[in-house]
Amino acid sequence: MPQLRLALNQIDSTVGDLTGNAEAIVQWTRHAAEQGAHLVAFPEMALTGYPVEDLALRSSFVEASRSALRALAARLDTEGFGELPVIVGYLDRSETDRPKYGRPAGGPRNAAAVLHRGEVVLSFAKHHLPNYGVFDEFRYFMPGDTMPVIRVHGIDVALAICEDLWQDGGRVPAARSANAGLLVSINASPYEREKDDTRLELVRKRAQEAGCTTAYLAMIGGQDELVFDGDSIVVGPDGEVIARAPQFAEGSVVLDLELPAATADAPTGVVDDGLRIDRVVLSEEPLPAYEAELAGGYADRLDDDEEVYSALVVGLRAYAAKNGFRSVLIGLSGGIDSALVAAIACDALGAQNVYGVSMPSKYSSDHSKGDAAELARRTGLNFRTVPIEPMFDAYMGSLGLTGLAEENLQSRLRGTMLMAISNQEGHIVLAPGNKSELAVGYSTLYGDSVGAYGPIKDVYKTTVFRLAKWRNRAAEERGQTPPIPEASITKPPSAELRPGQVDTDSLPDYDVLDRLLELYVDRDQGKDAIVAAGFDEELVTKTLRLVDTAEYKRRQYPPGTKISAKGFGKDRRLPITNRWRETTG
Ligand SMILES: Nc1ncnc2c1ncn2[C@@H]1O[C@H](COP(=O)(O)OP(=O)(O)OC[C@H]2O[C@@H]([n+]3cccc(C(=O)O)c3)[C@H](O)[C@@H]2O)[C@@H](O)[C@H]1O
Ligand SMILES: Nc1ncnc2c1ncn2[C@@H]1O[C@H](COP(=O)(O)OP(=O)(O)OP(=O)(O)O)[C@@H](O)[C@H]1O
Ligand SMILES: NC(=O)CC[C@H](N)C(=O)O
Repeated sequence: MPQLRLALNQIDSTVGDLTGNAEAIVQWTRHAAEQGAHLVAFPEMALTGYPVEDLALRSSFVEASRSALRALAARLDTEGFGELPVIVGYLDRSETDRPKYGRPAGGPRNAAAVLHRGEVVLSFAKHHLPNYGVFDEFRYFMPGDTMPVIRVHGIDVALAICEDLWQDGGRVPAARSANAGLLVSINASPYEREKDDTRLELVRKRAQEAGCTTAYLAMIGGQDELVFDGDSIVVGPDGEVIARAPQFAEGSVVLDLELPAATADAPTGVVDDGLRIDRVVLSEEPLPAYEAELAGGYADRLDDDEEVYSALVVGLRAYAAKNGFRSVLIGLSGGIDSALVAAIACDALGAQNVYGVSMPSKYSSDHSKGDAAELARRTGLNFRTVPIEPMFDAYMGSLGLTGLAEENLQSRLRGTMLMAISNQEGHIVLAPGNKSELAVGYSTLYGDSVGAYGPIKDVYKTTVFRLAKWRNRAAEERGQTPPIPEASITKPPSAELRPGQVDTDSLPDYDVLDRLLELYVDRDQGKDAIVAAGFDEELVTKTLRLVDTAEYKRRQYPPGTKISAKGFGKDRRLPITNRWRETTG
């Protein structure tokens, strides 16, 4: 059987950075050429970054993407890689569609092109558009209606883009109808817990349906709330895994595949789902037989806690770097949330770039102050103490606040202080709220919720504890100092806004709360179903009301890394003004 050396470049892109992304594509193509590759692929929308959101509606950006693609084709040729076919995702527009909803003719397309000998020799658009969860692709893109196939050294290679594999029909059966010897899908699939298992099963199933070896190329990195975890997969036509790339690591999978030769009477015309075969012959001659050198490999999977922790590190690092920040600032209370956020920040940016401030009030316990200092000592982050009492007394003297207003003032003074230091020193502020708190509105607006990024906003409190313990254990195993003080993990969570306050004064135990929230927030179950699942009716009524009335607060919360199938933000969209109550109908 003919052979082909395929290079799958699992790389990061930055949205809007056409020049930087093109440069990365050239460098990784050089690497592939040095490895003797015969076909090179880059992820979905690698040239523009993904997702571009409403940039897709701006014709200046669409045109810039198109001309960057042509320039890239020419540059690859000048650099000496013209003979090497390169598959790259970009933003295109259709030439033919009519004006719609006041938009000009030429709807945007989530597209990919094949670059060869200095030219764009083939272009096609994603056929199945995802329009659920964080995806809004009906809003932006015109679907593709071709079945792209390139013949490389006598092998027919069918091409697809991400969602084309997730939905039934379309390009997968069409690849079989086109008699393809290889199916290459380029992707930008956001991280969610346990999604790697789903993807593996998906690719195995689709390879068998397509009847040919299937290469699934993943993106890496982070974009606002999304993390791309890598995990490119190559599977044989029998569903057997040939190669699997590491998670959360940029790099190239280069592997030799033995693939069936295209036949002289390869099918043409319209196949499944009305897709028209668009075949471009790049090279007919099979390669002379060579000794296969690189046979794939199977990178070990991370366990669940390490995987989630890694996603949080990658998400924060990408947000800071891509927005031009080197350092972050965190209010350190001595509690578990700010301690975990600080540990993530130290891993993402280096402890020398993490700044912590202890801002004790008259209610702060000695052990909290001590725990914050101990965290700083263990991690090596920059630490200072600024008591809030004088400012607090000044406000109280002028306003005479009581109760909740007095409690929240402490949180707001800390928020104001953090933003002042941010303005002065240039660090971005991290908001340490977790998913349990965001769900029930247990945070102070413009207080502890200030910040640029919320690294653990999609992490329930019970998982916060698990991750803290995992991070400490991992340090011990490496012979390092565990970053998080044991006392921050073992003491009862408290906001310390009044004497002796603990979270359980207002909330149920977090293991009960989180299980309940998972049913309501993540699975959209109603009150009756939750009560039927065994929760106390009064508790359900109270909790659902808290969640419903905190929507306004969540909308004002900073963005943060998504790790679940239903993060607050694009995954879960509810009206703020909303009279519907699960508890009363
Ligand atoms: N529908 C709506 N749309 C827009 N704005 C709305 C609104 N409803 C109230 N508001 C505004 O929001 C204000 C109430 O919100 P806010 O000022 O935040 O105050 P609030 O939610 O009443 O109190 C904060 C709660 O969070 C707890 N907390 C605070 C700090 C840290 C922690 C922790 O452990 O992490 C917990 C604290 O113990 C307290 O239970 C109202 O005064 C009003 O201005
Ligand atoms: N004394 C303090 N000094 C500095 N920052 C504080 C202090 N108290 C609270 N904060 C900030 O406000 C956030 C909310 O803390 P709070 O103690 O009210 O509740 P929490 O949600 O249990 O958080 P944590 O587990 O970090 O204590 C903290 O994570 C921290 O960033
Ligand atoms: N970019 C895409 O088409 C992604 C959609 C796909 N279902 C995923 O989550 O991986």
